[in-house]
Amino acid sequence: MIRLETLGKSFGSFDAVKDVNIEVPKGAFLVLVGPSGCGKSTMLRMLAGLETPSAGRIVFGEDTVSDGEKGWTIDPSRRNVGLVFQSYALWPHMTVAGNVDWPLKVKGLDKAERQARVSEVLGLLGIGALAQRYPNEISGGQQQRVAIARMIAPKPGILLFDEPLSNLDAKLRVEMRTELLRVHRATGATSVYVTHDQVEAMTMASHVAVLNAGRVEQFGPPAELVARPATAFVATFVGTPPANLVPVSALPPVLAAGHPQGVSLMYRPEDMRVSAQPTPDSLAFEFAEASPVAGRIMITGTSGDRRLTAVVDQAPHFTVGDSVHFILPPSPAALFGATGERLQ
Ligand SMILES: Nc1ncnc2c1ncn2[C@@H]1O[C@H](COP(=O)(O)OP(=O)(O)OP(=O)(O)O)[C@@H](O)[C@H]1O
Repeated sequence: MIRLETLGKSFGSFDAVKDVNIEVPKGAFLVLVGPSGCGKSTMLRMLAGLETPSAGRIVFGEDTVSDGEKGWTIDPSRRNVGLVFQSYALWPHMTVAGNVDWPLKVKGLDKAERQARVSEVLGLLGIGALAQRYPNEISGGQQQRVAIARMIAPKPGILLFDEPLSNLDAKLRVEMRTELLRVHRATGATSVYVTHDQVEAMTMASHVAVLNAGRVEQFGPPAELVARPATAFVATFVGTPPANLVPVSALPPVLAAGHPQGVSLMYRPEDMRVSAQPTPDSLAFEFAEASPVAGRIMITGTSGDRRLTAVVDQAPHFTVGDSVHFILPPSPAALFGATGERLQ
C-alpha cells in the first residue's frame, strides 16, 4: 500500500506539488499523468527518496518513509524501491548479466543465489540470450528491458517508472506496455508510473492521478475518469480522443438557450456528426484532418486555437481548409463552471 497525505513540495515560493492525497492498495499500478511541468517527476522523486517533501507524509505499508513537517526522508537505498528512468543508465563496461547482477552483489547475496536470480529475471524479460553482450551491442528496446530486469532483480516492494518508454518507437512502446504489465504482475509489487501520454496511462493503470500545476485534478480508475471527468481539464485530457469542450458563448443559439453564462459544455466526439452544409445546431470549423480509428473516422477541425473532433462512421470528403460543420447533440454530456468545476 502507498499512501500520500497532504504531500507537497516547494522550490522557494513555487509549489511544484501541492496537497496531494492518494492511497493505492498493494499490487496497484498507479499512473501519474499530466502535461509537462505539472509535478509528476517531483512526486516520483519524493517516492524514491531522492527529494524530501516540504509538507505531508509518504507511507509505504505501515511505515512512514518521508515526513515533510519533520523534514526527514528515508534514504533511497533503504526504502525497498526500484527506479527506472527514461534513459537506461546501464553500466557500459558490464555485460547484461553483470548489470543485473550488480544490485544483488550490493545486497550481499551469495554467488549461487545471484546466478539463479539473474537468469530468472532475464528469462522473465525475454533477454536470456543477451546475457553476455554489452549495452552497446543491443537495441534501445533491449537496453530498456535490461534496465527493468536490473530494477526488479533485488525484489523491491515498489517499482517506480519515470517515462520509461518515451525513447522507444511507437510500435515497441505498445509492445513494452504489455510486457511491463506482465512484469508488474509477476513481481506482485506496487508500481508507480509517470507519463505525459494519457493513452499509456489509461491502458496501463489500475489507478490514475491526473496532475495539473502540482495538484491532483482527479484520482480514480481509468474508466471512471473518462465516464465522469471531475473537471474541465480532465475532460479534455483523457479519452481517445478526449472530449470537446465548448464555451456557451460559442454555441449556436438553439443549443445555448437555457444555459447560464460562463459555463462550458462537454460533447463526446462519438456523439457528434459532421456535414458539409451548415445546420441550426452546427458549428463551422476549418477541416484539419481525417484519420481512421478502429474502423471509424476521426474528423478534426480547428478555429483559431480551438479544436473539435468527431468520431463518425461516414463523412463527406473534405480537403484541408474546407469548412466542416460539426453537428452537436441536443444535450451535452457534462457541464463545467467558469473555473473548470463540474456542474452536472
Ligand atoms: N530543483 C528544482 N528547483 C526549482 N524548480 C524545480 C525543480 N525541480 C522541478 N522544478 C519545477 O517544478 C515543476 C514540476 O517539475 P517536474 O519535473 O516535476 O514536472 P513534470 O510533470 O515531471 O514535467 P515533464 O513531463 O516535463 O518532465 C516545474 O515547473 C519545474 O520547473
